[in-house]
Amino acid sequence: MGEMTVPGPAGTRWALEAHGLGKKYRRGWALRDCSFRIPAGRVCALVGPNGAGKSTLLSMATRLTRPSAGELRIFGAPAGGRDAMPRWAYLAQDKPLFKRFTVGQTLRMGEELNPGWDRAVAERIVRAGRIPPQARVAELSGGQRTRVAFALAFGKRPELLLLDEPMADLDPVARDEMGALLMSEAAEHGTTVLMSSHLLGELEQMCDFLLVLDGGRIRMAGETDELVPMHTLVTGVTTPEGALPDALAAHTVIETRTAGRQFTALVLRQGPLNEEWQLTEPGMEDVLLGYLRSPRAPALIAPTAAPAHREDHAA
Ligand SMILES: Nc1ncnc2c1ncn2[C@@H]1O[C@H](COP(=O)(O)OP(=O)(O)OP(=O)(O)O)[C@@H](O)[C@H]1O
Repeated sequence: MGEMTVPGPAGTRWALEAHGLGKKYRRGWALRDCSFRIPAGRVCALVGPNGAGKSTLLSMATRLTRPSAGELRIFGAPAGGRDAMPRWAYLAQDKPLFKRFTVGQTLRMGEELNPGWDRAVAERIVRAGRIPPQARVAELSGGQRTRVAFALAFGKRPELLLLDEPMADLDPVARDEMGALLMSEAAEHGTTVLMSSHLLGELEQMCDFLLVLDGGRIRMAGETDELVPMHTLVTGVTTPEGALPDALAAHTVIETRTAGRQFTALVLRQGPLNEEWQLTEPGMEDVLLGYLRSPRAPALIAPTAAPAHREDHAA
């Protein structure tokens, strides 16, 4: 499916495009043969278990890590190149800030380093958290520090914002606030966001595009609205021997559970479903969990996320 050559909707710009992208460390491949694309303006969830390759992908976008194979492009320009550089901002997991700087000095540094700096946006984000500009970064709480890091990232006015577990160290209220801030800033400026997280419920509220990695490979990619409705949660009765009914084999069964004579299955539909079964529409979290719990289920790459062949790409 990764070889599909379905053209994107007319006028679509691709914020991120990977062709055969791979990264090999001494112990083996952290990311292997990844081909996908993310249209501009989406808020994309980057999901996968520990060690799946999420941080490796983000660090290749920022050229902190060089690919061992394939290529990665940001708005058509090679990642790490001069053309791509001003277009993205990266918020690393540990949100590195100079601890001895005040908040005001931190924002001034952002202004000096970035020609397209949007002072109003950066100051608004800090002000909304009631963080005094004269406070030192070292004195801030984790949530306040994250807010300042967000202000730095948004002040750059990036077209692509890369976030590595941005909410991990925040309390629930601060997470909620940061999520709302992220959504409103991204919507206002049409920013594309690629955000890694393990908080599936939160991603469900924020994201309209999915990129799922496992074992360094792509498990799922595409629009949430395209991928999730392809699935159904089926509940029914097993055979007297406790086996799943044969009719289920007409579909791609992602995950099954049985309790007594009852089974529940997450299926990728391949046609009409048996009307004797109880059918429920799954949410994004149900689908993600189903795939993550079933590493053998086939990868699902929706047409929007399947990159064009290199010839098309070069054209
Ligand atoms: N600098 C490195 N040197 C060697 N191996 C590395 C390095 N960075 C990552 N790896 C390995 O690459 C694989 C992918 O790691 P990565 O950090 O990208 O995963 P992740 O999906 O971000 O995980 P997590 O959810 O735990 O943050 C892991 O097996 C990891 O051990």
